[in-house]
Amino acid sequence: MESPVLLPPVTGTKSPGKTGVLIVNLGTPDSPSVPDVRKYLREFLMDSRVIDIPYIQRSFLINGIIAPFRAPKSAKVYKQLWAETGSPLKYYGHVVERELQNALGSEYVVKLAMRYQSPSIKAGLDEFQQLGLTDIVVIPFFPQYASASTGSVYEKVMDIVKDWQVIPAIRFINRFLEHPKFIEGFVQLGRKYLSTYEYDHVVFSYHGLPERQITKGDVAHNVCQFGTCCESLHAMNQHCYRAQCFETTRRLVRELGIPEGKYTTCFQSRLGRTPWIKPYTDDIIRELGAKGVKSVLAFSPSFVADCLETTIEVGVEYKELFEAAGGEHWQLVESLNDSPLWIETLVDLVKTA
Ligand SMILES: C=CC1=C(C)c2cc3[nH]c(cc4nc(cc5[nH]c(cc1n2)c(C)c5CCC(=O)O)C(CCC(=O)O)=C4C)c(C)c3C=C
Ligand SMILES: [Fe+2]
Ligand SMILES: [Fe+2]
Repeated sequence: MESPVLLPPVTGTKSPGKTGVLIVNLGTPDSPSVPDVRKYLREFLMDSRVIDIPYIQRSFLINGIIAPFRAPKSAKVYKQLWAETGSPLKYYGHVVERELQNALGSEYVVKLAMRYQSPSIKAGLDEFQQLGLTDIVVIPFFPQYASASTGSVYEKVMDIVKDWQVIPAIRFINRFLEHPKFIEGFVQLGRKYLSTYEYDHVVFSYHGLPERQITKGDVAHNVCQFGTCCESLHAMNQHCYRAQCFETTRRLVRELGIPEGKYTTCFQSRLGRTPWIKPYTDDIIRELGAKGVKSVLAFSPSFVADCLETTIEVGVEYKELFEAAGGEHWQLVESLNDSPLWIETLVDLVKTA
């Protein structure tokens, strides 16, 4: 009698065969047209992790205000951002997808996905399923954890695979602000500017967040008071997005050798009237101008690719604000995009996941 062929037992989380790597950024409209921007904003802002108010109110806000009024304004700004290669967020996403695939080799299948719009997370996961991959690494492209960004990617992935007969072993990357190569990537980009010009001040502007979203994730209760408590990252506050941003700045200034008093951490892109995490970048810019600061180098280290929030908000709008406040020279440090150290960071994240 023929003896049965036994496969080796699956131990740990790594199953036999190739590993699927899903890299996920936030998303961007398919084009800068008003209907496409409206479609994108609707999907994005109807996410209850992004606008975390009851469904009826959220729906009223999106359909009554954002879709009719904000979408045409945003479309104009997206037209300014749009390159021949389309949205930089998606363009660099595809470049990184290719370069990461080359760096990881044939044992891995790398797919780019966007949390909102295209290419969708479902399309990427469906492809892994068709290829029979049951070992998956998901890397949300957000250096710091927030429920509205990383949390939302986790939720979407789990919502899709929950109906599969064979649920794959999935390893999620929670955050990577501590990764030395991620830090070094921004340091190298920044040095290019710091070595050729003596800036009066350096600004680290992160995407903002409503304060209540941090309070809701404050599992140790009232650890975050939105003040100096966020200036160190430790076991009790490690899920605090604001504290993670201050930690990112600390690591960057240490490597760049920027002295105390010569830099500021602040938060941009607030929406609505509820309090968002402070200090607000626009307030800081006005204060710097009033103090006679003439030149600023601006980093945007909550993003790994150029996008509306970096190129336009920091690179164009904040520059105008700084000049109106008496400043003379405002320089944005571009994002990691397809820089070799960013690809190396991703390789490390996959291999140590
Ligand atoms: C309540 C609103 C928002 C929260 C919370 C929020 C969190 C958040 N967002 C990012 C990353 C990106 N956001 C981008 C654009 C963008 N964000 C919001 C609102 C919230 N974001 C809006 C309304 C927009 C669109 C701008 C407009 O049209 O007016 C982008 C850029 C996308 C692009 O196409 O270039 C990114 C990236 C993070 C990381 C985050 C939580 C920390
Ligand atoms: Fe955002
Ligand atoms: Fe905090």
